[in-house]
Amino acid sequence: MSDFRIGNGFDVHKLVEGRKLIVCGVDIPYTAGLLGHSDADVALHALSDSLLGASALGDIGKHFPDTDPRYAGSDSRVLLREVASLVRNQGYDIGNVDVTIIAQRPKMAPYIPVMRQNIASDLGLDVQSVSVKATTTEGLGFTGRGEGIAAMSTALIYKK
Ligand SMILES: Nc1ccn([C@@H]2O[C@H](COP(=O)(O)O)[C@@H](O)[C@H]2O)c(=O)n1
Ligand SMILES: C[C@@]1(CO)OP(=O)(O)OP(=O)(O)OC[C@H]1O
Repeated sequence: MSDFRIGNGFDVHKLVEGRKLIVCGVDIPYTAGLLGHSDADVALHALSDSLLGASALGDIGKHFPDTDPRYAGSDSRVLLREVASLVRNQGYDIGNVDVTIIAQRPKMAPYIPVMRQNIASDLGLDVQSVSVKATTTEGLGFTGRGEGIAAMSTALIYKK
């Protein structure tokens, strides 16, 4: 019997003019980008937190504090790879991950294949084990008004 564990992650970043919009490592052309200490890749932050949650290792704010200048402007794919190492150092393998991006605009669908490839590469997974989805909130709430983007993630890890 394997030791299976699951974790969830959630993150929100504000959309502002003059910043790049980076989601799952993809630089998406848009009129605004996400604000943060790092590249503000909201989806990779939710994913990282789900992996850390599954292994009860805290969250990315604990491992990469936003008060630490070393992480200013950091590439969230680098942080995700560090998170994967932390999980594997606890003796776990990563099973599958499922990420949902909550954004009224822009349309994420054209970028989803590359997003899945990026995550699969960073986590050392087959792309079939990586799901990325997007949804609007039908114009409702802060995401619906285009004030920010949210993301949530579930991750499964296991010990053989
Ligand atoms: N930012 C987004 C939001 C949604 N999509 C895709 O559009 C479909 C319809 O979205 P609803 O919120 O109306 O269900 C959804 O299934 C997504 O595939 C998107 O690409 N980018
Ligand atoms: C990623 C980190 C890195 O300093 O900074 P932010 O871009 O501010 O992102 P957040 O989701 O607030 O998580 C905290 C930090 O770990």
